[in-house]
Order: sequence, then structure tokens, then C-alpha cells
Amino acid sequence: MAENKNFIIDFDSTFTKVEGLEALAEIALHNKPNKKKILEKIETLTEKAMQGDISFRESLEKRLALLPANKDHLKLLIVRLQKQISTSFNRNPTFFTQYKNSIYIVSSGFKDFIIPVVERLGLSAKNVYANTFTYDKEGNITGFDEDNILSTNNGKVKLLQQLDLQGDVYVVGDGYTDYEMKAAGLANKFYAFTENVAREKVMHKADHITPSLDEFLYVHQMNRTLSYPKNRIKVLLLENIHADAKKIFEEEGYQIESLSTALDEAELAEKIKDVSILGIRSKSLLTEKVLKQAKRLIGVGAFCIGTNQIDLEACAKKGVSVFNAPFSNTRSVVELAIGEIIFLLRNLPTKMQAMQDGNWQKSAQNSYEIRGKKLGIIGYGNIGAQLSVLAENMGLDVYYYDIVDKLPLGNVTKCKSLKQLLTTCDIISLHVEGKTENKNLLGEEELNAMKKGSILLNLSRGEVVDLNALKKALESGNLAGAGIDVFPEEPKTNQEKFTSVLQGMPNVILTPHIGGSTIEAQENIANFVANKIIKYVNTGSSTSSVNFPNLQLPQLQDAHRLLHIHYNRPGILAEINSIFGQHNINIDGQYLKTNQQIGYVITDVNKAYDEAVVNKLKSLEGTIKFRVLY
Ligand SMILES: NC(=O)c1ccc[n+]([C@@H]2O[C@H](COP(=O)([O-])OP(=O)(O)OC[C@H]3O[C@@H](n4cnc5c(N)ncnc54)[C@H](O)[C@@H]3O)[C@@H](O)[C@H]2O)c1
Ligand SMILES: O=C(O)[C@H](O)COP(=O)(O)O
Repeated sequence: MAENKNFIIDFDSTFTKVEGLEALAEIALHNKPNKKKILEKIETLTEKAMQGDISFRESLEKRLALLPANKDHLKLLIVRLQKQISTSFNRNPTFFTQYKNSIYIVSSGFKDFIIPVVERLGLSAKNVYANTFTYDKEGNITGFDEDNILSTNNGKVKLLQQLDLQGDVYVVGDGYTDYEMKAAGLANKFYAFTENVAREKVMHKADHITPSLDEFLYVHQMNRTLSYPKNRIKVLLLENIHADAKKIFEEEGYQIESLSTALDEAELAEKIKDVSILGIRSKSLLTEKVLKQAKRLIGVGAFCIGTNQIDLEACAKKGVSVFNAPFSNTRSVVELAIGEIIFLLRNLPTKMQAMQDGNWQKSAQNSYEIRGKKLGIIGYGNIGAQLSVLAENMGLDVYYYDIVDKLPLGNVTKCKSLKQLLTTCDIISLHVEGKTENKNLLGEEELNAMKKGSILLNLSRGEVVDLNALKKALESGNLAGAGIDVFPEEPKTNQEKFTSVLQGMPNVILTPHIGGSTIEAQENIANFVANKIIKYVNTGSSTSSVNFPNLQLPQLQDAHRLLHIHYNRPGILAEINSIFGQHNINIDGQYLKTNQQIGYVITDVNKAYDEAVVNKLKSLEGTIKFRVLY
């Protein structure tokens, strides 16, 4: 309760993102030749005092002596600082208005610029305890009021003794002098505020590290803008996901751990225990066994196209939404396929190896143009269709076969059966997904059905082609070459050895699953997937989730959003609404979608609601997960 709690809040680098005196120096030294040097000296002096390495008084005297500032500079400083209030402070205006009489700004900075800044969040000058400047007649800063207790060493401690606050006292700050109030027995707890600056020495002394004001308010169960502090959301990124993803999650305030390799089942099961968001690529298997350990998992990002490595159904049943990047690397795969078609039709792998071995084989034998050849695409999805457009533009005659009805682009010919495609085309390229039904889609029978002298590309999934049968087809000469990018068993790291029955065969291109491994694709994927997950966490929007009913939600405005994920069974929506009815809750908006396994209901209700509602919704039979957003 506010009456029993007092909040002592530091100003520089806590209330604002920057140190006031440093910002003042920046302004006062604008265009001065020695600016950089003086600024560095001021920063060093600030840091030394903050770390507790020199006395505060000494630091202040030395800093002011270096500062040629006046009242005009102060006016500019105030405008700058008002724009630099810490993000999480600005995000929680109700905390300041609700507890304005219990919040004390205690700072070794200067009231001259602190008061106009804290007033922005509704605090009053009478609760600001800080130093004051002295000026000459022209308005130049000459020093500070030396009688002010806050200008002395241990000033914050002495001030707090004088204030003699009744009730609990909580200190929030980024500096050592803030900790000293707790050390002197004048505060119940010291919270090291690390949103703007994280000092090891100060964090080490803290009762609690608070990366934002949200965390402090969450710990104290006080009125706040975010239901759950973002710093509590732990993200685990595996398999060398592009650095942009880490950056985007970091900017959102999440905690990130990033590893360059995949993890095996046991390692992942251990690591996933406290993870809220998991990011993987094609190598990490997310099995039901791993998911059993995932107590806090909300979302999974497949930073690739394929999601066959993830037990999507088990994720849905656990209320975990999975997102992938369905388009971001498609162009890269298509370009590699085109390149390989040209290489294989010119018999280049064999010729290149001969050159490496010192053998000159100038001859047109077994070398063909791609123009006019028949390309057969199995799986006319995002990659297959894109390949057809590029290939047709290069003069290939394109055919496709898909189990789903797909619109043929350009002059492409649709085949009625796989057999028709295999027996018609000179080049076969596989672009199907890696589901169980597609295991050995091309086995001995299918490979034997292919035209004599044709070539095969597989840049989809390893299990789709029976590699022993392919080896035989190549040895028999029925196939003239193959480009294989994906394998039933692939190394988890670049350090592991790779072996395949196709090694050492002529006119075969083996690549280490790099169809989508281009700088452009990886960057696009990182941005696409990370932003989709953040949107899901922040708004509940599940657009383009691969295992959740897709709901595109409007921005939440002055309401609570209740997200209810449940097993898809009849009558549950009626039960949810009956709970709202019993508690007289006004529904501002409601959105529902279901798929075979689960139902996803989002209800926006007006601000005031009874906590009992939440408990009833959580314990409703069939509930998988429940979240509140506000
Ligand atoms: N090598 C790489 O680095 C790399 C990169 C990206 C994608 N991929 C793989 O490529 C696959 C295809 O990607 P996409 O974006 O085109 O997927 P997509 O889902 O858009 O298209 C797949 C198409 O295959 C069809 N299909 C599925 N099974 C089939 C079958 N048995 N016979 C005929 N058609 C069938 C589907 O109906 C669909 O139209 C991905 O699932 C992924 O596994 C590999
Ligand atoms: O599914 C995909 O997008 C590809 O197989 C690429 O996977 P990767 O990101 O593991 O290379």
C-alpha cells in the first residue's frame, strides 16, 4: 500500500537515460575544439563516483570546474532531458501519479534541471532532493551550494536520516551512492536499475536487479502498463541464427542466449526449462519429450521454411505457437537450383575435378544447353512456382506435379501424376515439404521411371529420396547426374564429419544444406520471424503461425486482453462468456478461431474486472494456456 511504502528514486541514468551533467557539458562545449577531451574527463569523474572509487564531493568539484555552462545551456538541457526520460518510466505514468506523495527523487544532480523533468510525470518539486548551482551576474554557473547536504560525501545517506521516513523504504538507482542508503540501514531494499547503465559493482550489491521499472512494479505487484516484464522473457536461439534476431529481441528487452550449434534431445530438454521463446533452424528436433520440460514456453521460431523438425501438434496442445519464414529464403534456393541445373547439364562437377587433378578434358561430350530442356518440378509451392518462372524465362519447358491443385504460372504444364512428370522430363527438381508421407517419395521404382540421361535435384528434405537407390541409378547410367543439398542424416555442427553413399560419384554436386544460406535470406528470416513472435507476445496476434488458428487482432486500447487457449471442444466459448456474464464484465471485442486441435479465444474487456474471473477462466475444463495482456 502506498501509505506504507516510500520510493527513493535516483535521477541521472535512472529517471533519465543519461547523466545530466554530461549532457550539459555536451551542450556547453558544442563547437569547442577541446570538447572531446573535456567530455571524456567528465565521464571518467562521473563513473569513478558512481562506482564508489572517489568521493562524491571531489568528483563534483572537478566536474564543475571543467564545465563552462550558463543558464541558456540549462534551458537546452531541460528540453533534451525531458525527451530522454527512461523508456519504462514513460511507459508507467500511473505509478507516478498514484504514488506521487511517496516518491522522492534523491539525486546528487541539480534541482535546476531535475525539477522541470520529473514534473513531466506529475511529481512535485517538494519531493525533489538535489543540489543547486550558483551563478554569477551574467548567469554563468560558478559552482554549487556547498551547504546542501547532497553536495557532501555520503550526502544521500545523511539526507535520508534527516527525512526519517515512516514505513518501508525502497531505493531504485544505478549508482553506488544509491546502494549506500540501504547499506546504512535506511532502506529495506536496494534495486539496481540497469535499463540505461549496468555497473557490475552496483549490481553485485543489489537486493534485486531491475532492468526496467516494469520489473520493480511487477515484483511489488503494483499498477503497471505491462502485465509481465519483458526482461523476464528468456529467449534461446540455436543454430547460428542471424544476429539481427538477437538484436531485435534485445531491443524488446528480452534476455537472450545465443548458440551457434543445434542441441541434441537431452541437452535441449535441459536448456528449455526456463525458456519462453525458442529459435531454431532445420537441425534441432523439438520433440514431445523436450516439450514436456518446457514449463514457460510461449512461442517457437523456426528461422527457416521447414517445420518438420518440430512436433507441431504437441506444441499446439501445450499452447505454444510456432512461426516460420515461409518466403524469406525461397529466392536463394531457386538461384542455387538454376545454377546446379546448368552445372550438371554441362557435366561440370566431373570436368572441374579433372582440372583439379591436372587433367585437361576439352570436349563437348555430355554437355548440353538448358534451353528447350524439360524441367519437372515436384511440389509447386513457394519455391517450386518461383523456380518455374525463372526457368521458363531461361528457355526451359516447365512441367510440375503437386498433390494440391495449384495455379500454373506462365506456360507451365501441369502433370496428372508423378509418373507422368518423371517419364516426361529431362531434369527433375524436388520442392516438397519433409512430412512422413514424403519419405522415399523417389525410391528405386521412381528413379528407374525417370528418362535415361536425366538429372535429379533435391533441395527439399533428405528423407524424400532413397540415396542408395539414387546411387544405383547413377551407376547404371539411367541418371546422368544429381545435385543433392539435403541428407537423411546431417551433421549438427560444422565440426562433425559428413558421410554419404554419394561421395566420390562423377557428375554429382553435394552441398551442406545451404539452399537458403545466403546473407540476404538469413537477414530476412531473422527480421521476419523475430517480429512475428514479438507481435504474438505483445498482442496475441497469431497471423502466419503454422500450428495455431490465425487471428489478426486490433491494437489493444485501454482494455485488458484475455487470451484463452483450449482444446477444441463444443461449448467452451459459451462457458467462457457465461463467466464474463456472471461477473458483469463488459466485453469490448471478442475473436475466436479454432483448428483441429485447439481453440483460440481473445476477449478484450474494459479495465476494471474481478481477479476471480481470471481464476475461473484458468480452471475451466479444457484450458491449455491463459494469458492476460494490458
Ligand atoms: N535446401 C534448403 O536450404 C531449403 C531452403 C528452403 C526450403 N527448403 C525445403 O523446401 C521445402 C519446400 O519449400 P516451399 O517454400 O516451396 O514449401 P511450400 O509448402 O510452399 O510447397 C510445398 C509444396 O509441395 C507440395 N507437396 C507436398 N507433398 C507432395 C508430394 N508428395 N507430391 C507432390 N507435391 C507435394 C505441397 O502441396 C506444396 O504445394 C520446404 O518444406 C523445406 O523443407 C529447403
Ligand atoms: O527449411 C528451410 O528453410 C531450409 O531447410 C533451410 O534450413 P536452415 O536454416 O537450417 O539452413
